[in-house]
Amino acid sequence: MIELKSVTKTYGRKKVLNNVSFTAEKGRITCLIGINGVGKSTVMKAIMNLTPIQSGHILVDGQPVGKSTYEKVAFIPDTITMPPQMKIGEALTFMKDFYSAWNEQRAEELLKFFRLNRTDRIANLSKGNAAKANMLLGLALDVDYLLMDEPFSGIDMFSREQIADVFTSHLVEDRGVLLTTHEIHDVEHLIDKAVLLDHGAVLKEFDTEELRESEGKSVVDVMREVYRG
Ligand SMILES: Nc1ncnc2c1ncn2[C@@H]1O[C@H](COP(=O)(O)OP(=O)(O)OP(=O)(O)O)[C@@H](O)[C@H]1O
Repeated sequence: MIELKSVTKTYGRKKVLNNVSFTAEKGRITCLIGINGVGKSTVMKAIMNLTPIQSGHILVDGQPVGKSTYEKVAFIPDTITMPPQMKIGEALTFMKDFYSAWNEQRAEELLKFFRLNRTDRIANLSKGNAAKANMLLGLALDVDYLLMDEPFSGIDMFSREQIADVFTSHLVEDRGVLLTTHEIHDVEHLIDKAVLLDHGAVLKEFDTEELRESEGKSVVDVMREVYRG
């Protein structure tokens, strides 16, 4: 489980995360929801220890983020970070050489799943294929938790559907996924848990299925209540 306990983060004098607490469990898809600038990416970066926090704790399977947790979590940012001149095949070789957690078999499977070509240069990929290649680089790592920043942003409907299929496949399996979105319609049918953020604070954390069963409400219904008061 990934646990955030009263996490506070400031950039200069600006408080970006204010006492943020929530959990993301293994085997479940948790979604951080909020409009642009509420702090979703900052949460991801904090979990990866890419940005320091001022107070609070972040634990992965009970361990504070650090050396012992780096092999457990992969971060898939909202844009591909490989050099644009690299071909997809070269990017895969780079990942294999660099990460002991690289799973070559899964990488091959994902290449076929997304219908990507090894010889295509990253710079020449369409937006949708760049997003798929980016996702492949993270999903092919044998880690327990995957953090995905806006995996559906700016992508056409068919590519979105293909990426969505990954979430329900054995390629995600029993891993824990924490993803962010500002567009709930893209992910509503996929997620097990929602965490609503506003101005760096958690407004509500809930199990989507539980809420549907107990109160007959969709994630959008809850968002209307919470954000519109
Ligand atoms: N390096 C930085 N220095 C100063 N302020 C920053 C920095 N990074 C982010 N911020 C500010 O922190 C706030 C939260 O940013 P963050 O990127 O986490 O939001 P977000 O919810 O992910 O937004 P988006 O949906 O646009 O990606 C914003 O007001 C942003 O301007």
